[in-house]
Amino acid sequence: MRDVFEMMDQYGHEQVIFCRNPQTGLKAIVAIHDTTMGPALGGCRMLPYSSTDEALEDALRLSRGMTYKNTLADTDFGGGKMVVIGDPQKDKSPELFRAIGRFVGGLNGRFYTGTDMGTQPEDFIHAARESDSFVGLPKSHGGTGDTSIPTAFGLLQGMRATARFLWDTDQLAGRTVAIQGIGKVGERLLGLLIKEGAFCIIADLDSERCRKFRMKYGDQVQIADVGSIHKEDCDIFSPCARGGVINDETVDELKCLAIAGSANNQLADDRHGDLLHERGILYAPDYLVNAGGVIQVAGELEGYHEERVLAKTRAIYEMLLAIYRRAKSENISTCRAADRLVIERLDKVAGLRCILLGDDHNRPGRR
Ligand SMILES: NC(=O)c1ccc[n+]([C@@H]2O[C@H](COP(=O)([O-])OP(=O)(O)OC[C@H]3O[C@@H](n4cnc5c(N)ncnc54)[C@H](O)[C@@H]3O)[C@@H](O)[C@H]2O)c1
Repeated sequence: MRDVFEMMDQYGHEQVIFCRNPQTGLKAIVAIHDTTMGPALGGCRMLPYSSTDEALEDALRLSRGMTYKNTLADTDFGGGKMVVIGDPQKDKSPELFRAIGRFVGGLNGRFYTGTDMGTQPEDFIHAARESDSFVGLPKSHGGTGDTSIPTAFGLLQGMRATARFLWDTDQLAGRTVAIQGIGKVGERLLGLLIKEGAFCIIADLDSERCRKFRMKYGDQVQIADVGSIHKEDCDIFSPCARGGVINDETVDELKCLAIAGSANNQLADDRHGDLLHERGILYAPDYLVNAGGVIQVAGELEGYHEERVLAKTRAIYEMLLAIYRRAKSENISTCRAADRLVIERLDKVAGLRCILLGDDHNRPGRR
């Protein structure tokens, strides 16, 4: 195992917490990356990681991504993530989530969390019995419901901005979009794109789902192989399944003009963003275009107003256009342009913190 402090320095982390409860089998890591903007906010992922190293690396990378996502999405939250080492099919129990509730509650408002891969809104009903640090609960328990709805809507705004930049139009009618993964987000995105008049190529490990959508939408949908969807000749490739899909192997095989998808950490490494730039493929930074979900759950902590959530999600369009234009004028990759914008915003807000507040403003979303 690498030295934890060295890894924290590499990614720029504030705090890493290891949580263990033998009675429930809980083994979890909370990574708090940066709280300049406010308390850390990010999902709780449960996966059967093959090692603690792998889980830690995932927690560190994902929590840094949350700082970037929350900053560009203009929420008053910093970046954090929780990973639970376990098989979501076998190792879940109400008590496990109550233990999570107690550990997260013990952070006293430094970290808020909710669903991610392997966890469901219903799991957090148990966690929320122990502390009020949880978001994205079912509507029946005070949450705002399925985050894939705003996520897909935000992604569509990103695709419109991409169309504006490349083809001088917001219309996606007649464009071909290849969607990798027709899960919660992919399915909603597909529905939105079909409505727009786009043609969609889809692939999912669950081939039955693909057949279902081909039946539903007819000739506007074509099914591709899971192993080769990224090689499809298309206008936009949309990774909506797992991260790391733009890597040494795939980057030269892409035949798209742009990439815009919901998956987190699509680039295996930042240098793959540079390679896309060299190849003239326009990349919409994942942490910006998939921010609709976090905008919704941040709204739960700030006092939920649907109109505000919609307005912030629509703003993804302008923000992405600004990033595309900056990348072009500075001749850098779009992911580096986005990262620069994040650092500038963080620096500006950090500069405000020297102004002392007269009373306790330490409530969620305000410092
Ligand atoms: N749901 C949200 O609000 C949200 C928000 C931000 C980011 N994301 C990210 O977007 C991605 C999709 O999220 P989701 O909620 O739709 O997840 P999901 O689990 O509902 O769907 C993922 C789909 O991808 C398929 N899949 C897995 N590996 C694949 C592969 N190699 N090729 C093709 N298909 C594959 C799965 O069968 C599944 O249908 C995830 O990476 C998630 O972290 C989701």
